[in-house]
This record gives sequence, C-alpha cells and structure tokens, in this order.
Amino acid sequence: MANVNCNPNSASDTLTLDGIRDSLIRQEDSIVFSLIERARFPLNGKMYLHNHASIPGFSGSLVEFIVRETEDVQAKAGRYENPEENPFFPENLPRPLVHPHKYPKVLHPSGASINMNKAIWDFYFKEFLPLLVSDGDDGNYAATAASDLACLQALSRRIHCGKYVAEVKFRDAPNEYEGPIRSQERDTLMELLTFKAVEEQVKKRVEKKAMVFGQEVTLNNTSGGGKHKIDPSLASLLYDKWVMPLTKEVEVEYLLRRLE
Ligand SMILES: C=C(O[C@@H]1C=C(C(=O)O)C=C[C@H]1O)C(=O)O
Repeated sequence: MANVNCNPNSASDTLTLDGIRDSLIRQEDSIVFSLIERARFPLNGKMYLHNHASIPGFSGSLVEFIVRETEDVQAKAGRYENPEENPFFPENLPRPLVHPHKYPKVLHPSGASINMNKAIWDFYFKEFLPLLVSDGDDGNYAATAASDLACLQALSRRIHCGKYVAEVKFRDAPNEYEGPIRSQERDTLMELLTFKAVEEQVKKRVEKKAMVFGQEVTLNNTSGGGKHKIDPSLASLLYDKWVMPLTKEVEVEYLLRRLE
C-alpha cells in the first residue's frame, strides 16, 4: 500500500529524493482538500480571541483549547511517537497509553527536536486564514476549529518532511554538504538544497489542484460557471510564501545538526 507520508518506503531504510517528492505531491491533495473544507465556514473570529470562551480552568482561545485537548488524546494514542508528526503544544503532553509501534529510524537523532509549528500557527492564523475565508460568524466554532486543526496538521506534516528531504540530499552528496555543515554556513546550505525549477512546478500544480478539486460537479453539461470553492491562486501563494520557505528552513536546520 502506498504510504502517503514523508518516507514512502517506511518498511525499509531506502530513501530516494523521487520517492519523497512523490509523497509531497500526494500531500498537496490533503492540503488543498483541507483548505476547501475550512472555507465552508466564515472566519468565526471570536474563536481566536484570548479567553473569549471563558472555559473554566483554561486560559487561551477556543481554538487553542481544542488543539491542546485533541493533541492530548492523540498523544495518548501514540501519534507523536511517529517521527513525522510534531505537536503544536509539545509541553506537558501525556505519554502514550498504547503499545509502541516501531518506526524505522532513518533520521539523524538531532533532527527530532526541530519543530516549526509556532511559525506555522502564526502565518496560518494571522496571515493566510483571512485571505481564505469570508468575514462573518455562523457560530459553528467547534467544527471550524476542527477544520483549522486539519489544515494545520496537513501543513505541519508536509513542512516537517523537510527533515527526510534533507537526509536524502545529504546521503546523496555528503562531500558537498560536509564543508558548509562544519562551518555552519546557512546560506550555502540553502543554495545547495534549492531547486527553483521544482518549486515552479509545485506552485503551478497546487493551483491546478485547487481549481480541479474545488469546482462544482454537476450531472448535466452546465458547469458551475467557473466558480471555485477557493481561489486557486491562494494555493500557489500559500506554497510560495510559506510552505516551501518553511520546508527549506526545516532542511537547513536539519543539515546544520547532521554531523553532531
Ligand atoms: C523539498 C525540496 O527542497 C526544496 C523545497 C521544495 C518544496 O518545498 O517543494 C522544492 C524544491 C527545493 O527547492 C525538494 O528538493 O524536493
């Protein structure tokens, strides 16, 4: 069965750049669908206000409450034992209550501590969401927060796959990477790992996916009049401005620690 996550050959230790890129392409589907689902609801801005919900014993926004509680139960079920998964609120998470699954150890151990979720949380709520959804409040706060979390988790998984991308790039050309790693040259590492032509294809493909997945499907020939559930150019903006730069930041951070 195809594995949709970062390491497509998770049964073995073989990593290939093509295999990981295939999995990043598959994850575009999850991200675009999660955006379409979130865009069913208006902004519902009160959910994001500190202490607006007055939850006894809790200080924070309603969305933070829902994310923390969801991560708590998922941690008990072992979700964060998977090196591909990173919590948004890692502090004080409970231990798993289930028997541990043995995930293959393909990453360098120092990579485990890289967690970009604070930056993902900030750009998603402060910059991207207002572009994606309409203004307004329909009161469906719990369902809206659940769909925010689906978007955040899909984005986080994709961006942290940068660890696997960096590992395979290092294994493929250790001689090129070792010098700049030893001298901790961020800019040289960034140049070495960047493939502009691949990035251009990614932007075009996600825009096309948003167009195709977000069109109205009817049984007669009258199409939805070119209406789309989300603005396709937003998908390409999301990748250009945030997803790919953060993936590359994960790659650089991983490489900087690769020889520890
Ligand atoms: C992920 C990779 O590294 C970089 C980041 C990319 C991305 O986030 O999609 C694409 C190309 C590279 O500049 C890759 O080479 O595939």
